[in-house]
Amino acid sequence: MKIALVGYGRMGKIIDEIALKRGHEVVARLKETPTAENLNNPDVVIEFSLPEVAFDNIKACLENKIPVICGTTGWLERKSEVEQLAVENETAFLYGSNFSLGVNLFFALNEKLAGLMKNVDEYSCQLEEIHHIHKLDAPSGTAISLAEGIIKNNDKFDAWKLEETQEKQLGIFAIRENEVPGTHSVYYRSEVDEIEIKHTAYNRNGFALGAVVAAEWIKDKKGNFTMKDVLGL
Ligand SMILES: NC(=O)C1=CN([C@@H]2O[C@H](COP(=O)(O)OP(=O)(O)OC[C@H]3O[C@@H](n4cnc5c(N)ncnc54)[C@H](OP(=O)(O)O)[C@@H]3O)[C@@H](O)[C@H]2O)C=CC1
Ligand SMILES: O=C(O)C1=N[C@H](C(=O)O)C[C@H](O)C1
Repeated sequence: MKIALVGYGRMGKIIDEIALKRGHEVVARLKETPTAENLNNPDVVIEFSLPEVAFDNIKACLENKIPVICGTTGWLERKSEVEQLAVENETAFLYGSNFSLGVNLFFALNEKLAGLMKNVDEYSCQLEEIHHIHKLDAPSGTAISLAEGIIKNNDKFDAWKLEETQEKQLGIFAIRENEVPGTHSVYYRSEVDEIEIKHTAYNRNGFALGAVVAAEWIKDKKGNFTMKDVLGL
C-alpha cells in the first residue's frame, strides 16, 4: 500500500519505520499542507501534525478523495465538518485519540467501570494524564476520550473540565514531565479507599503500529470510523 505521512515529527518518524517493516511504500513525508502534488498519489494518508494545522491538512486530503487516518489531537471542535467532508467526497476518515491496542482496551475497561459506579454514591471521580514537556495540547485527546466514556455510561457526570472537579463535572489533571510517552489514570475515591485504573505507554511504538493497522483496514472503505471498528471492540 502507498502511504503518505502528513506531519513528520516524533510520531511520523516511528510510523515510517513500522510502515516500511510491514511492506508498505511511504510516498510522502510532509511537514507542510498537503496538496495533490506533494502527496504523490497515496492510497491513504496518516496525519500526525499539530492542533492548529490538522483541520486544513485533513480537509486537503479528503477533498482529493484520499482516506485519512488522523492521530493529531487538540482540534476536535471541527471534527463534524471533517466527517461531512469524508461523506461528500466519497472517501473515508478515522480519528483516533490513541491508536494503541492497550489504550483501546483501557477505553473499554473504563466504560465498564463507569457503568458499575453509576449507582454507587460514595466515590468521586477524577482523571490524570502525564505527558512529555513538548506536548502542545492539554488535556490529552486520550484523557478527553476517557472522560467522554465515563459521561456516556454514568449519568452522575455530564461534562469535563481541565484542572477542575465539580458536581457533575469530571476534572482532568494534566502533568507535563520530562519525556513521558503517555500515562493515563482514572481515580475513584471515597472517604475510606481509592480505586485506580491506569495505562502506561513505555514508548510510542504502540501508537504507531495502531495507526498503520488502521490505515491497512480503512483502504477501499467509505465513511467515518473509529478504532472500535478496526479492532472489533
Ligand atoms: N492518536 C495517537 O495515538 C497519538 C496522537 N499523538 C498526537 O499526534 C500529534 C503529533 O505528535 P508528535 O508527533 O509528538 O508531534 P511533533 O511536534 O513531534 O510532530 C508534528 C509534526 O508536524 C509538522 N508540521 C508542522 N506544521 C505542519 C503542517 N502545516 N502540515 C503538516 N505537518 C506540519 C511538524 O514539523 P516541524 O518539525 O517543522 O514543526 C512536525 O514534523 C499531537 O497532536 C499528539 O497529541 C501523539 C501520539 C499518539
Ligand atoms: O502528544 C502525545 O505524545 C500523545 N498524544 C495523544 C493524546 O493527546 O492523547 C496520545 C498519547 O497519549 C501521546
